[in-house]
Amino acid sequence: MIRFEQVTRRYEADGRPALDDVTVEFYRGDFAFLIGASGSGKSTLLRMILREGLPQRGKVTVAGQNLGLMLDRRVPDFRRSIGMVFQDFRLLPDKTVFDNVAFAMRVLGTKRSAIRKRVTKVLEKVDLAHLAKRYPHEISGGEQQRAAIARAIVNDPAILLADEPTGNLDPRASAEVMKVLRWINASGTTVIMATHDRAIVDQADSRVVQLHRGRLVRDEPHGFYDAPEGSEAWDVLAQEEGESGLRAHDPAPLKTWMLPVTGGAAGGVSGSDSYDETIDDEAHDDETLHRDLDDSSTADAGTEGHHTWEPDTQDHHFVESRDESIDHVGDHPQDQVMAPGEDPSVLAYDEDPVLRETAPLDSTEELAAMDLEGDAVFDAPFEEGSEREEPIFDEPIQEEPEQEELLGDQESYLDDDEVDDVDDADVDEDEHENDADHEQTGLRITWPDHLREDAHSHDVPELHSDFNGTEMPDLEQDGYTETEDESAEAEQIEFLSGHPTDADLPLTEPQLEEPVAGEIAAVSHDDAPSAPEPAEADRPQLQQPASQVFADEPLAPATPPPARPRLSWLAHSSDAAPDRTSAEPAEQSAPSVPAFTLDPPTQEPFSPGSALRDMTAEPGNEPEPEFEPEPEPEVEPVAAFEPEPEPRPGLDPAGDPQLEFEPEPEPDEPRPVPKPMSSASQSTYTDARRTAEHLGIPRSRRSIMRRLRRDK
Ligand SMILES: Nc1ncnc2c1ncn2[C@@H]1O[C@H](COP(=O)(O)OP(=O)(O)OP(=O)(O)O)[C@@H](O)[C@H]1O
Repeated sequence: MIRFEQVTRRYEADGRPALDDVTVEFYRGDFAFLIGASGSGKSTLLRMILREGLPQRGKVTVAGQNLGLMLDRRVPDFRRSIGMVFQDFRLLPDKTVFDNVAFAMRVLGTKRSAIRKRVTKVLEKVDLAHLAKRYPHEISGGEQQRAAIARAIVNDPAILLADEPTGNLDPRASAEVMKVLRWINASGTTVIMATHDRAIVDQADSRVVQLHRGRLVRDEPHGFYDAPEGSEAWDVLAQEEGESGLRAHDPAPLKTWMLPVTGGAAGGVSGSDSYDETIDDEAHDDETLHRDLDDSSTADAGTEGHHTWEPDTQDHHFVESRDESIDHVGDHPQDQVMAPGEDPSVLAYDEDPVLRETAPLDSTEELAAMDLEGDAVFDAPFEEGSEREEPIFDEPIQEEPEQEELLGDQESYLDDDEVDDVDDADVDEDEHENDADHEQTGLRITWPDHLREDAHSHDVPELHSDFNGTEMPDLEQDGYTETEDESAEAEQIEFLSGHPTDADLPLTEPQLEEPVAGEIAAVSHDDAPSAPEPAEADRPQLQQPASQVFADEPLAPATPPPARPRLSWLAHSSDAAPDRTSAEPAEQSAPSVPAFTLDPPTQEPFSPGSALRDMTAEPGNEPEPEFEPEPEPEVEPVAAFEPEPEPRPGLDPAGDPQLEFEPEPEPDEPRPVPKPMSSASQSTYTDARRTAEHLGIPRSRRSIMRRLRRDK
């Protein structure tokens, strides 16, 4: 499904490759961990799957598509079949959980009722339905990450990439996120997760792919965080630990997958499909563990705050100093229910008001009372045929009043259905575009068909009003272009993405001198998968996601994990230094660099923005400025704003002297400089565009603005 063939990727022509001759394949239905020290190339690999950056050498193929040969305009469509989750969540801060998840669908122009239905369902799946109306800052980190996952899967992607999704989370939140990722994978989605979390890897019994300095040093179908002793990966881990001064296998962040009984959305319902069965099984296991732990919670409450603990010595990697005064896990028979490596803090869960507060809602009884079965639980709360569909929540989500109504705008004359029709028109447009794309690329996007079914044509009135009632510039008519606000947006985009986006980096051109290797002949679509469409009846929602289109590819062999003892690096390191001869001894012997220095840095620290600027500043690569920037007005008094423009209704609130208004140009005069967006609009727009890019949504600026107006 995803194939890297001898891929080398450099960010800088003379720098060390971020990926160095990597050959690896991920199969449909895989759950693979990507591990390796910081800077080993994990994020680069994930981003290359999204076609964010092309290899200088080698070939990346996803679903039969050679990404090096993919046309830029196909990329958004392609990315829509891939969900992405980041360590820092990247939710839109001024939107509720519901709206964050719904945003992708809104930008795509999905019918409002379909959005409500689908988002509600997905939020139920991640146990967040009860927090749908909260803003990101009003929920915990784990909940934010689950919201981000909900957003990533709302379009039912075939592949989910997760870049250290538990990196900012405590053990309990990590466990919840892992559980969600697990059953997303159980539903057929390929999941590739970059992580540093050894406990999560050790407990997962999943595939482990390890990178070191851009090279692939291990690929085990069922591995632990630690590589088999004596292997190359063992050596490099030892080396990494030596270089960083940290133990890559520090036991401190050991986390647990153990969860309290929450009876999540599907947990209390008798599902017949494997998806819900998976949850049932897990819920049952959790229940067993939880019951046992309840008994021991009092005894172990005293361990709170003590991190010096020694788990089961038989199967553990580390032997920490043992404080006999502490009530250790493993001292009591009932503790034996814990799997090795689990965090004893869970014992105090029921006593901890904060943890209890952040626990997922227990909706088991509520759902059981509905007497529902399987997936029907998600459809039932909507009364089919009723005039307006209401969501499942106890407190129904209050529709914010349509701003257009307040504005007396064209759309205010439309009732709800008509507004939906307006949305549908765009769906229709997109469908045609996408259909055309699919024919050419052989790709099939994963947008669920049931969300498109009512689409039909309709004339779309052009609206030119802001959500606040102020006039919005018609960006395209005004000559507003992508390059115009480049500098204004760059920082926000970099902040949100952590790296330059495809909008900023040339995707089809190799960024360095080395040419893209591989075929550069005419684009062939023959190797694209035939993508047989399963019958609608055979496609239960979410349980059988659109990744079925790759059904012709074999699933990864489900062989049981090989029995082998787990590595005990610390124990070994105390005995003898590991053999590092195979791992670049020259760098090993380099003198250690002090953490801080008063000397001015000789090199600018890396920043994606500066890298981008550097790249674009290369000879022959300078961007063509589309506009001559207007000279800054002198800091002179009043005269700066002469002539005084006529205040326009809605734009000049009480003649606020701090606001600057451009004079209206003469009607027949060409406009040399388009009207700038207000900073608020700019920020909202940038957030929206960023999200749209993440979600692979091909949308024009005007279209996004229209959605935003309607969304408000
Ligand atoms: N946009 C970029 N421009 C230049 N160099 C980059 C860029 N992104 C990453 N690198 C470099 O590429 C190498 C691999 O980085 P990458 O982010 O893939 O590592 P990683 O394994 O994901 O690290 P971490 O665990 O810290 O996220 C590093 O040396 C990094 O400095």
